[in-house]
This record gives sequence, C-alpha cells and structure tokens, in this order.
Amino acid sequence: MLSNQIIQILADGTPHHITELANAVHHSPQQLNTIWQQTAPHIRGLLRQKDGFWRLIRPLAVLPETQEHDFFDIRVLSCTTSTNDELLQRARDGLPIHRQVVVAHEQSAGRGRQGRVWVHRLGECLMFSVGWSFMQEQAQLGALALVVALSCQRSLQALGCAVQIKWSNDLVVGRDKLGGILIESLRQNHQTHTVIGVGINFVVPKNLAYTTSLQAACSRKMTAGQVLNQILDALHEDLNLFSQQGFIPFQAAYQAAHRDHQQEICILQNNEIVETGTVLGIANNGALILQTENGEKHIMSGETSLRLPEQIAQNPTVQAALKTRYLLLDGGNSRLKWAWAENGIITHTNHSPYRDLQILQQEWLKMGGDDVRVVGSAVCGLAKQAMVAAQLPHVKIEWLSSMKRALGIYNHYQNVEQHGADRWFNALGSRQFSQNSCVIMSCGTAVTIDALTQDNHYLGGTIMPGFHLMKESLALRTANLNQPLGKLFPFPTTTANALAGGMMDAVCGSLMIMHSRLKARMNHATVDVIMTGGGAGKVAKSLPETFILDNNVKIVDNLVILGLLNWLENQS
Ligand SMILES: Nc1ncnc2c1ncn2[C@@H]1O[C@H](COP(=O)(O)OP(=O)(O)O)[C@@H](O)[C@H]1O
Ligand SMILES: CC(C)(COP(=O)(O)O)[C@@H](O)C(=O)NCCC(=O)O
Repeated sequence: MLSNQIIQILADGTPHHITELANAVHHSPQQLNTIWQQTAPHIRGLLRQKDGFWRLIRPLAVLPETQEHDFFDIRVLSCTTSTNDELLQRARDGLPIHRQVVVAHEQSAGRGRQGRVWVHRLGECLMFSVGWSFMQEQAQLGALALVVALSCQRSLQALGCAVQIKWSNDLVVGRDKLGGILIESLRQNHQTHTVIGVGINFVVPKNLAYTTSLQAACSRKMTAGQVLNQILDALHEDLNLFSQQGFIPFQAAYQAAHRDHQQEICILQNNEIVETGTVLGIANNGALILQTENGEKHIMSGETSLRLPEQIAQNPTVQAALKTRYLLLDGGNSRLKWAWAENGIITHTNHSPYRDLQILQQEWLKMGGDDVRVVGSAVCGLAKQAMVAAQLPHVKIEWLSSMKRALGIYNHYQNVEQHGADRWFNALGSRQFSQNSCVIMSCGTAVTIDALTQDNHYLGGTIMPGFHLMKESLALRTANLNQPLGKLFPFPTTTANALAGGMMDAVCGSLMIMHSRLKARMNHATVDVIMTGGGAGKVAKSLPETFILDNNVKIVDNLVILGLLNWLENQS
C-alpha cells in the first residue's frame, strides 16, 4: 500500500518535505492527503504538517526496507504470520538461517511463550527474529533465553532505558512488561538451529494491563532502527561468547539485571502456584535458585512463570475467583457493552444498542452455563436493565452500584447511591493502567471527568453532555444550528466547523482543567490521563500535542468492565 511507504519514511519521527514523500510514492504532493487517509486511524492522527513538512509526533516501530547491519542480513516484511515462522520454515527447508534477521511490521499469528498471543498494532511493537545455529545439542542451550534477555536489557540500558529482566526472559520496567522473547529451535545436520523472536513495545498496547513501552519508559526518543541495531550488536557479541563458553560468563551480569533478586516470588504453572520462596540467585545452567520452606530448589524455566506475591493474592478465594467464568455487563445510556472473562482474562468483548440485544442471547447460548457469574454496572435505567434481563432468561444478574470503598480506593462522593456505577468501576479499572494520580475521562452519552489521587482517594468529578447531546440540544433550541458538523480547525470560519470545534474544545478544555486542578492539588506530581468510551479516540486526537507529550495519556476500551473484573478478583 502506498500509505505504508509514506509511513516507512515518516517512522523516524523527523520532518520530511512533501516533495520527498510524493516522489517516494510517485504521486503529486496534492495527492498525499488522499493517500494518507488509507492509514490506520491510530497512525493517521499522529501526523503534524507545517510549512510543507510532514512529521509524526513520535517515531514508529517501522523500519526502512534498506535497514542494514554489519554482521546480520536483515529482511524487512510489512506483514507475516510470525517472524519466527519465516526462519523456522527456512530451516525446515534445509536453508541456512545463521545470522539472518526477519523484521515484520505486523504479524497475523505472533505468539508468546505457552501459546499466548502477542498483542500489537502497526508501528507499536518492534518485532524481529534472529537465526543462530549452534553445534551444541538443544539440551545444552537451556540458558540461551537468559543470554538473549541480557543482550536486550543491556542494549536498551545503553539507549537510556532503565530496563530489568524478570526471570527467565521478560524485559520489564518495574512491574510492567516492556518486551518478550520466544526461542524455538530445530536439530538438523548436526546443528541446533535456533530462532530467537523478540517483541519490544514502542507504545503501550491498548487494553493490556501491566505493560509499558520504550516511549513511556525512556526519556530519549529513539528510532526502531537504532534499537534494532543496538540489540543486534549485543547479540552478535553475546551469542558468540555463549556458544564458546556457555552461561557462566553471563551469570553475574544476569543476576545484577534480575528485578526479583532476593525478593519473595511465586512460581506459577498452568495458573496454579507451584512454589513460593525467596530468590537466591541464578544457577550456572540458568535455573532460578529459590529458598523455599522445604529447602533450596532449582526451577527450570520450561512451562513456569514467575509472579510477585502482590500479583497473585495468596488467599484461596482469589484463586477461586480466577477460575470462575464471568459475563460482565456495562449498561451505558446508549448501548450495552459486555465481555466474557475466564482465569482473570477477558476472552471476548461485544456491544450492541438496546433495541438489538439478541446477539447477547446468542452468545449466552454458545458460551453461557451454570459456572458463569453475570455481573454488571448499569446507569441506563430500569427499563433498559429489564431489556438485558429479557435476553438472559433464568440467569441471575448481579447489578453492582457505586461503593464507599473498594480495592483501597475511598469514594468522596457525598452520596454514593447517587454516583454513577460506571464512574466508580472506571476508577477501579484505571488502577491497572496507572498507579499515579489520574484523571479518568469517559466520553459516552455524557462525558464524565473524574479525579483519582495517587494515594487512592476518588475525589469526584464533572459531568457534561456528550457530543451527540451537545449537537442535539443546539439543533433543537436554536434557529440556525440544525446542520451537520464540520471539521476541526483552530479558528473555525463556517458554522459547521464552529460547532465541531466548540464541542471538541469544551471536552478537551474540561479535561485539561481537571488535569491541572488535580496536578496543583497533588503538588505538581505526575497526573496520568485515562480515556474511555465511544468518543475517547476522537478527543485524544484533538488534545494539544504538548499535553500528549508531557503526560501519559492512555485510551482504554471497556474500562468499566476491567473495573468490574478487578473488583471481583479481589473479593475475599
Ligand atoms: N466518534 C465519536 N465521536 C464522538 N462521540 C462518539 C463517537 N463515537 C461514539 N460516540 C459517543 O459515545 C456513545 C457510545 O459510547 P459509550 O461509551 O458506549 O456510551 P454509553 O456508555 O453512554 O452507552 C455514543 O452514543 C456517542 O454519544
Ligand atoms: C453521568 C452518566 C450519565 C454517564 O453515563 P454514560 O454516558 O456512560 O452512559 C452516569 O454516570 C450517571 O448516570 N451518573 C449518575 C449521576 C452521578 O454520577 O452523579
């Protein structure tokens, strides 16, 4: 696609003149805007234009096809099933993969460890696989994943990002995951051909809790090419050393980079805790050495995962909650949103206007059952709640209200019965995305803008009409304003554009006022912004660039539902 060629040029985040862009796609500068409209909405809104130059407000994880490295052959693909598959297939076909690198901008079947899906959108995750062939047997390469994690960690550190490793091969910043590594191998012709897949978030993935990105965690702006080449430099040096001397030369450095050294941790297998104890160190084969109640144990990576105790509440009720299946409902004024959740993870989401809820019943017939607890938040009123119940005959729906206190958050609303349950569960959900003070904006039928302090006080917030209500009231109560909305301009000069701009300024302005108010209240500490609801994407695009760059602004779909799940999982 032509727009992808433009993205490749703009991905470095620097200004490019429109004649350069137009020449690259063999079109005239006048046609560039039309071509740009073909880009995905999450990229389209990043464009800024000034004096004939185009630039994106931040670099993307997109590389030019000409990317080169001294020691590796790099192939850049727009899309593939998975970069690991590309190299594995070559190896299976008997072709060499040693020192070959495949980068993909999008993967249709990217995977993490234990078959988990690797979530990404175009430009938001740097994904590549490196082929390396060893003479050793597979069994002797057990610590390879740790060496690769260390290579990535020290490369990113050199670029100014304070990354650590979570055993065995996750790249983390504090609690949040920045990147992951998946190694797959094949023994053929007396060699072990390993394919080392690496995924590093450039941008925090939408709707995934406990994740971070290079752009959120590092102060320095860097291009995907710089990150890739820095990691390839380190891998070249480290893999050569590892193939000659094994893990021992890396043991001390790995231990120093290990986030959980001397910490209390839990080891999970199939979502069950199988060991708890204190990390004593890393053995010379890469095993985690754990001091448990029953003595010292060596844990091999395999199918296990490491968690901090606060990530897995120890009590049995929480374990049971993790195993319950849920159908979670968010009854807004315009539409019902719902999600199915299992083992603490949302597996499917959907939404529908109230006049058309049969789809909910169809899903229940396919996925419902006695083991499913149906829990909801409703601000839509009793008539619409009854329409939901009618689609789920004989099913008990637990409608939850706003609360005075939950998950350590204290609600300062004077009368909690009056408080919209959606606003409360948005606040409970927001804690998965920010531990700082935050402003939570829900842009639905109404717009609500709420304040949550870092020390867990929900202070309250404002309510204003949503975009459709603003438009409707102007259309109904004025002689001249019943007309379609125009486009957004800084200084609108038509009625249609003035209407669009006025409504957007009202919402963005309210959000920014609440943000500065909360910031002042918190003595100018960090205040994050979490946005949800049907109109959130549109508002985020209209916020001033400086506001976006200076603050951590996140859009989270289904925040009410995430809040419900968060609350349910933490009940004792
Ligand atoms: N692109 C958009 N711009 C502005 N508002 C939108 C947009 N898309 C949807 N909305 C608003 O969001 C509402 C649906 O979002 P939702 O958060 O589900 O609302 P509710 O919780 O009130 O049902 C719509 O009725 C509309 O008012
Ligand atoms: C403000 C709301 C209408 C927002 O609802 P939505 O736009 O999400 O449908 C809802 O939260 C509500 O009815 N609140 C009750 C009043 C209050 O929170 O004070």
